[in-house]
Amino acid sequence: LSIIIFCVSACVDTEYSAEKSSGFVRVEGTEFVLNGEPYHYVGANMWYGAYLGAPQGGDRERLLKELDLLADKGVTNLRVLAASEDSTLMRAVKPAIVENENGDLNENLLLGLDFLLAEMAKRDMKAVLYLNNFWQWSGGMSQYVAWFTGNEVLDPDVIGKWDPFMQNSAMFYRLPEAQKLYRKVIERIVTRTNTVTEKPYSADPTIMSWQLANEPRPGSDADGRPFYPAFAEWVDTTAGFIKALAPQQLVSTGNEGAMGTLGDADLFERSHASDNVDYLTFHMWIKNWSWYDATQPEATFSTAKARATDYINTHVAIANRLNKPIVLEEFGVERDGGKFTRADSTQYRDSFYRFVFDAIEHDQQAQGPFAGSNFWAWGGFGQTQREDFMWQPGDDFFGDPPQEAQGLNSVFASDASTLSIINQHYQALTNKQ
Ligand SMILES: O=C1NC[C@H](CO)[C@@H](O)[C@@H]1O
Repeated sequence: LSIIIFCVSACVDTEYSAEKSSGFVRVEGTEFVLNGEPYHYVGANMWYGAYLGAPQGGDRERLLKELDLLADKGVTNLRVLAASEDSTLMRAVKPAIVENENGDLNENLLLGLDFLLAEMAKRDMKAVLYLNNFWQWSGGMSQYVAWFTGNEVLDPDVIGKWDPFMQNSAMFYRLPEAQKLYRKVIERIVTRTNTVTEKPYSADPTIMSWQLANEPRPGSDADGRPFYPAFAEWVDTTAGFIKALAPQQLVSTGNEGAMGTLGDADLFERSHASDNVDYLTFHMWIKNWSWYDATQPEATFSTAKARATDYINTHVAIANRLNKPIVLEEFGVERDGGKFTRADSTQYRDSFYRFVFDAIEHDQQAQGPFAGSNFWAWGGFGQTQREDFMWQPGDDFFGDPPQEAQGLNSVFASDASTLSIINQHYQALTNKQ
């Protein structure tokens, strides 16, 4: 019997190791290392990956088509929402993974995450999974605040103001009950066993990094500075909590860089010096930050690129000082004229993607810390019939979350010029010319 048991376990291991052709991404100084080689990647944001993979209400056939096309273009890293909160926020995605303040989780959506990770593993893709959101489109920190203050949720799409919303979201870091629930949710997701692969998430090399949240900020630029210490403490202790649960995987914050840290690069650097933060993230939004105006491209694109160059250089310098890799894990720009449909051109988007990729390739040639990027965002085969282009429950998912027009920043499967630029970048990064 022991001989039979030995053979069965050996056979299973062989099958398992054969399927697990890719190891864990590790950090060595300013480099990612994968299977002993430097790891550079072009990735995408696909916040809705778990939603597409869900057995109820998902679209697994579409998900497989999306993953095949992305893999074919050399996109090997996907940044995905791994926790959303049920909320009355007008533009929050429904349903949500965290169903209530008791921390009950939506098993159907987690089965979707299982399926997504299993299919990504087959394509040697890596996942960055964020476990909360500073913004309203998935419930996020402001929903936690509503749960544990008993206050009405402060909805930016209702009050039309961002500063009070951001200050309210940032209360999350200072609410012990909210942090207790957040850690309960983190523990349940990070220690989940994938029902498809039967592999514990924390032992799955498909998951490159756990991320504290999407774009966590200390508060509003105007009034958030008094709360910076609580934010920095939260980063360090929460990242440490996750590292203890998943020591083989990386931890990152999901922060935007200086623009997501009260506009202060020094505060970004200080909050990311924690040994529990394995690599740096930054985001770059030339339109959101009013550097670029899609309705006046000739007048604004050059200065936008100059500001983007400064922003990149500032953050690469911080990565060198902290001796950590850095990833531009969100960047994007609208279609020409700020339009939303596949029929609308993408001349300036393509030019901006090429600009970003050139900066990354240049840094790679100089053995710098700029390890990769994830464009925002993959819309693929998503379709909408909404005249206002705004998502409603049951609609297709786009790269644009529900608070934004479906098509705003989405790259579609039919965007051949953009996909060609992405693929050329992949080839340059991996010398597969
Ligand atoms: O994380 C984010 N950053 C910018 C995106 C585009 O505006 C936005 O949809 C998302 O909340």
